[in-house]
Amino acid sequence: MRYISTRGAAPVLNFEEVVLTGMASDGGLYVPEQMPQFSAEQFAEMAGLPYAEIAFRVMKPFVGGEIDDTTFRRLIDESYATFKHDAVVPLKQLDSNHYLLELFHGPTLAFKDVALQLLGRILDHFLEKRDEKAVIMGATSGDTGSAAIEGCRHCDNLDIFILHPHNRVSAVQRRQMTTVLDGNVHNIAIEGNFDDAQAMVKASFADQNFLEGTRLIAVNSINWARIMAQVVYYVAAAVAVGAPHREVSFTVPSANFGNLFAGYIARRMGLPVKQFVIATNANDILHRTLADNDFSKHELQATLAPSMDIVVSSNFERLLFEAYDRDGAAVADLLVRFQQGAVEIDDAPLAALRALFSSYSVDDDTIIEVIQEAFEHTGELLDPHTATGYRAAQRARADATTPMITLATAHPAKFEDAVVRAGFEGAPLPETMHDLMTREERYDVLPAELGAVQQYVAANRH
Ligand SMILES: Cc1ncc(COP(=O)(O)O)c(C=O)c1O
Ligand SMILES: N[C@@H](CCOP(=O)(O)O)C(=O)O
Repeated sequence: MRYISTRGAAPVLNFEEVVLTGMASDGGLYVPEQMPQFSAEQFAEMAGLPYAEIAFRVMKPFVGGEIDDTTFRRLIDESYATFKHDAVVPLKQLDSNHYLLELFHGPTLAFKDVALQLLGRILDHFLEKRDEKAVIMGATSGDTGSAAIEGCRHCDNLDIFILHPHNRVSAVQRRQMTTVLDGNVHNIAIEGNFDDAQAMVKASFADQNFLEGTRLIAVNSINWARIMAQVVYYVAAAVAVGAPHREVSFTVPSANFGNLFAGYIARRMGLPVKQFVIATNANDILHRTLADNDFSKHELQATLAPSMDIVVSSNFERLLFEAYDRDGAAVADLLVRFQQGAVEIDDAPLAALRALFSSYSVDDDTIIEVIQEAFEHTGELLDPHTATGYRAAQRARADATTPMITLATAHPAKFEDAVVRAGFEGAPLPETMHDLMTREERYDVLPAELGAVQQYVAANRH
């Protein structure tokens, strides 16, 4: 499998190369040169198979033989053995045609584990084979950080540096990162917001001189392997409710758009998806773009769904690349202008997006209301991110007959603020984390300055 950049001017890479990097050298993101295609029969055969088997079948074409089948199966099996539910990502029926796909049964209680358990093992495999050491830099609004640390901490060939916005992640989220004291794990609290952290990570890919030749790898969803592993649960959930014999729809709490873009890839591979609903919190750039063609940055707001406190949504670029019929030059021009001010999406690509995607934005008061309402009607205690999805599914679904699957992206125990404000005592952490709030923490606070961060990374890697 070959991978090309969304801006059309970077070298074409194979799977191994694309996983061992981050952004493309032209500032774009890598996507498969050709989408693998699955027949209706192939999807039908997946119904009822164990999650790991579906994962192997769905991801194999993206790997293109660069990891032998036996090894790849072992990496998948090991990754999903860390999940606390036999189904890995169980599907719960909420009412006659609305389902909740629980993606939070992994080690750090958010959907990020699904991809990062596997990515950590794939990186380990390739670096071991090459006998090469590398540095990871990642930005987190709260969930990617701990999932990446958990996925990579046992990899001797890696130093992992995670930038989180100081005082803007929940206490549980922070401690899930900062209480991991392994020597190759480095937590940096940035005096800024997630966008500042993500911009510094991206800038570090653009100019890697500060690492004097050491390889830099991404664990954010700019890394293609993150998207690839997330495609699997769309397929698993869809076939569980009757695809390919019937269409299904998905609602996805969204911000950096890696999760929903994986669903889009599943559809491009042949999965019959009728509609995608994008749910946002008050940081509503995705909703404004879809609804009003207002692709402009507003100031980032701190909300009760902090992991979605993101304005510059990385993976929207991958979707624009498809909407612009893979015209890399047009995408590059649009995104350079976006960084400078408001831009409009052209008519044809916007119409193409609107034919498949709907969107809905949910403010903090509504998040509280939804947590209460969903509990009353379904008995489920939703986390604040999933609550945005629950409301968006109610308000923006195209029809009531197509099964709607809302992605539950995190466990409510991670977000005590919202849960308590909704009138609940809080959700208990799993037994493995019973002492999380009293464990020793280690992290450094740095200004949101690229030079300071790069100096720190260069000085602290092994
Ligand atoms: C709990 C949770 N829900 C939703 C999202 C949004 O997902 P994405 O960034 O892939 O759109 C995130 C983080 O990004 C998250 O951590
Ligand atoms: N919500 C994320 C933000 C980073 O997104 P990613 O999917 O690109 O890693 C987080 O919790 O860190």
